[in-house]
Amino acid sequence: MNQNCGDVKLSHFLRPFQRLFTGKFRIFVLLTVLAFFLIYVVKMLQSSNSNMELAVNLYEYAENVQNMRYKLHYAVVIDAGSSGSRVHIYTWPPHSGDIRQLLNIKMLKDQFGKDVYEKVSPGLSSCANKPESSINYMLPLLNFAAQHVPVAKHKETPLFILATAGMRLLPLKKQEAILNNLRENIPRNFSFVFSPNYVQVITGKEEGIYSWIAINYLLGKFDHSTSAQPLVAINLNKRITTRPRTVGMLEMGGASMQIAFEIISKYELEELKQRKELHGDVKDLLAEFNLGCLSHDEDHSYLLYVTTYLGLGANVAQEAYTKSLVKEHLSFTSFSTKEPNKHLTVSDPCMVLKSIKNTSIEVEKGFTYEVTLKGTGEWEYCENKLAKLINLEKSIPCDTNFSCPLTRLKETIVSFSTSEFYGFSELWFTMEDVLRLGGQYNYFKFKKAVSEYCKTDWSILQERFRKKLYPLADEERLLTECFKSAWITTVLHKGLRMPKTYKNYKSSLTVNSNQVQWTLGALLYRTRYFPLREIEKQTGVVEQHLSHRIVSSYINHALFLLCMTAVVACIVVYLRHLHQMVNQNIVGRSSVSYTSLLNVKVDTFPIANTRNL
Ligand SMILES: Nc1nc2c(ncn2[C@@H]2O[C@H](COP(=O)(O)OP(=O)(O)OP(=O)(O)O)[C@@H](O)[C@H]2O)c(=O)[nH]1
Repeated sequence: MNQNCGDVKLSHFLRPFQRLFTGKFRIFVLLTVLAFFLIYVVKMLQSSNSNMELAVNLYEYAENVQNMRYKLHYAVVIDAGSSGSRVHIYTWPPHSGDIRQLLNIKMLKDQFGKDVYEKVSPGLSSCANKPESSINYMLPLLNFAAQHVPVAKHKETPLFILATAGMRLLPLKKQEAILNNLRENIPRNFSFVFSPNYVQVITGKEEGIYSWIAINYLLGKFDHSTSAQPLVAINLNKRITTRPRTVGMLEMGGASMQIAFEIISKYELEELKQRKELHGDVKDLLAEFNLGCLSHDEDHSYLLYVTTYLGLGANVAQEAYTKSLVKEHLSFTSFSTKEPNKHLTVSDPCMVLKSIKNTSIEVEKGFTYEVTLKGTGEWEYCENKLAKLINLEKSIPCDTNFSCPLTRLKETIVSFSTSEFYGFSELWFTMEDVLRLGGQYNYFKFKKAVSEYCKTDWSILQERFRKKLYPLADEERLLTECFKSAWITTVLHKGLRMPKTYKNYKSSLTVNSNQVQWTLGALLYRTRYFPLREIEKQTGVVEQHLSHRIVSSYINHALFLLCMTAVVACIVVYLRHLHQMVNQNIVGRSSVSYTSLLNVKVDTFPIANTRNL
């Protein structure tokens, strides 16, 4: 009875489909079901794939952020200048992989976007008579760097201490004593990447090259992947290269001054060689280097005219000027220069009206005078005096190599007509701190403003200072502004013969919110082969990544095919089974119909009976 009951149910359920599984519909139905099933499976796999991709992307993003943080490179560069030392921390992400681009090096910024740096004064050269204290002098800067570079990165962060003009002015023995003290003590206390030649007194020429690199780098002049810059044809080798026109650089520190600009044609080079023949070897004034990733990269090879003038920095020049002023004063009095311990009162046109400064001046070796300088605030007269000073070659001493800065200044040939120039350090601070005239330079406007300033009574200026009307300046700056401004205009227009109407010069401190410091150029110069290594490393990583992806995509495809085969096999088996069952049912029914009508009746009665009940 149960068996029959079940049979009746199956037969009842299949009855409407019976025709579908028999006759000419059979194949069509099978294929349709299979097609729907396949579409469903594919859709399901696709959606699971895209979900997986999303998950993978999110994972990769998080991993990239983490990696980027971890992969950031750091470098510490200490500029040990004549007036003070300053630590700069630079950071950069891995190289983009585009060989036309350099590393993207930026000064470390704090959470407010301000440059992270620390300064101590006076300069490192103040340790000359106590070299064993050099490490103590440097400690505040080193500790500052150690705090700001992540500890995990110390072991791969290079530390450079590069000293400039203040140290250059010391005898070699004194320089070495200071440097050796640092070389011995730094590795004992810090785990930065450090080797003895990372502490150096760099040449003025190197300083000039580094500053030139820094400004051109920040202006994007080395980026050959964009076409937004004015281009120029470089015609120095057989192959003419077209690339962005670089700018010239002028920099005046406390003790030295540098100039650097690019030579772009054989004609310019020839002219320079011919003019220089009279004075010596032109090679002294040239620097050729390649900033590119590849050693044969002509597009990033540059030829510079670069020179330095030790002694023409604003502070050292002021000492030389004051000495000449005192000597001149003595020549008009009955005192002999060799009369010791005499107190002198000297009028100074290069000081603000009614300002007073007491100082000691060693007029000749062993003969020092106590001098009271009294400001008369005559800026134009001051400028004339300085023009005379730079014409007297001995008024600023020659360096230990008998290279006289004033002679070099007059020999310098600058093609102002074809270049654009940027001025840094004192060339910026003197324009900006008091007079707020930094940026585009206009000689006549500057002269008017500074003449007014210098003939203002010192007590009035002090009052303005107390009222915070000169927020960028300290009292020392207010006092030295007259001399420094006249010194700058004299060097630019009398020394370098820049036309007073020249319009392509601007003083600068930052470019796109990035400080222009020669330390940045030094880092770029010293890391110029890093991009190549970075690219090699990255190519390795990309290749590994790609091969991993290819392997996993093969595995995915194989799995998909396997699943599909299994699914199709199941469907076929199921359909065959279904088909057999239908056939059996039909055969059963036909045997009932054709063999015994009685069975059919027995088969159908229960339904009728049930219904009747
Ligand atoms: N307002 C202002 N003036 C500065 C700053 N740093 C330096 N100066 C002034 O600029 C002068 C030159 O300083 P730097 O440009 O650091 O030159 P330096 O490294 O000491 O000199 P060199 O060794 O000749 O290169 C100093 O005497 C200061 O008067 C600064 O951050 N702000």
